[in-house]
Amino acid sequence: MDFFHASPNSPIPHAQPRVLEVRQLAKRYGRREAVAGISFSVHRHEIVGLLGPNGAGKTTTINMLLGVLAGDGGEIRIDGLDLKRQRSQALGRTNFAAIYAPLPGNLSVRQNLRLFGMLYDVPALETRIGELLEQFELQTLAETKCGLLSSGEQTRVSLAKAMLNQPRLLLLDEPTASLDPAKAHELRQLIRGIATEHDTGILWTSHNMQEVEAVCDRVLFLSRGRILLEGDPRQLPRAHGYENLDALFIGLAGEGLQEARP
Ligand SMILES: Nc1ncnc2c1ncn2[C@@H]1O[C@H](COP(=O)(O)OP(=O)(O)OP(=O)(O)O)[C@@H](O)[C@H]1O
Repeated sequence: MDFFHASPNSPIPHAQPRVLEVRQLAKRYGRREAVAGISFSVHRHEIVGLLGPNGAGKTTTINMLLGVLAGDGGEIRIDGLDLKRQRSQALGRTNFAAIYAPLPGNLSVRQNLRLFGMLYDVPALETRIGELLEQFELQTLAETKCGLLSSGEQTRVSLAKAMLNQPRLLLLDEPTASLDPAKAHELRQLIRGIATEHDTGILWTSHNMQEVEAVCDRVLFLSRGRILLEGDPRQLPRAHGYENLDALFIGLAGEGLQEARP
């Protein structure tokens, strides 16, 4: 099966403007090509899953999109703004939530939202904080220190923080990891709502293929720094002779490993 020729002209799922355009993005660590010249985009109201086995280059890609890691080549445009030349404007339209980036535990929910709101220069900050506390059902926890919250509550606060600046591009790294199935389901609905109701596009990494099938409009399969395959997670498995996304993932990871062998 030929997994290595993802169409460069995959159909655009809808005619919304692009919130993220990545062209020929590359990053090397010594002789290791962690990201090998990838190109993709994310549109408004779209949730795109960035999938791939351990070491595929997902975190390296996200770190370059966040501007915390310099690439060796390529171009990143966020809401039309070049990340290299218009860095602060581009990053002002981006936000991020990940379990490995918890908010300071000694600050209350409100203090954290205030701190990050000031960093993002959010106008009418107290009003915005009030809206977010309501939207993410955090009113009763507003004065509680974040370090005392449950995983599910902390995830909701991280998402509220990530929506402070009403980002055009929202990066979510395994947002439901560590949540029980009921809480994970609630959170997926909440995130789906963000993509539908706001002018936001979401890039979502996850190792949970059922979740990806349920939430993502489109997926990109990354392996050894390259995009192997791209498309609708509900159609891709059958199109390649697999029963579901889990089986396709295992097939792709295997093909990637075979290609890696001398
Ligand atoms: N700072 C670094 N120095 C050297 N090599 C690195 C560094 N960071 C990442 N790598 C290598 O780059 C490759 C891609 O790593 P990356 O963390 O982006 O993968 P990933 O897809 O996020 O994996 P996972 O699913 O395990 O988090 C791996 O081979 C990794 O060992």
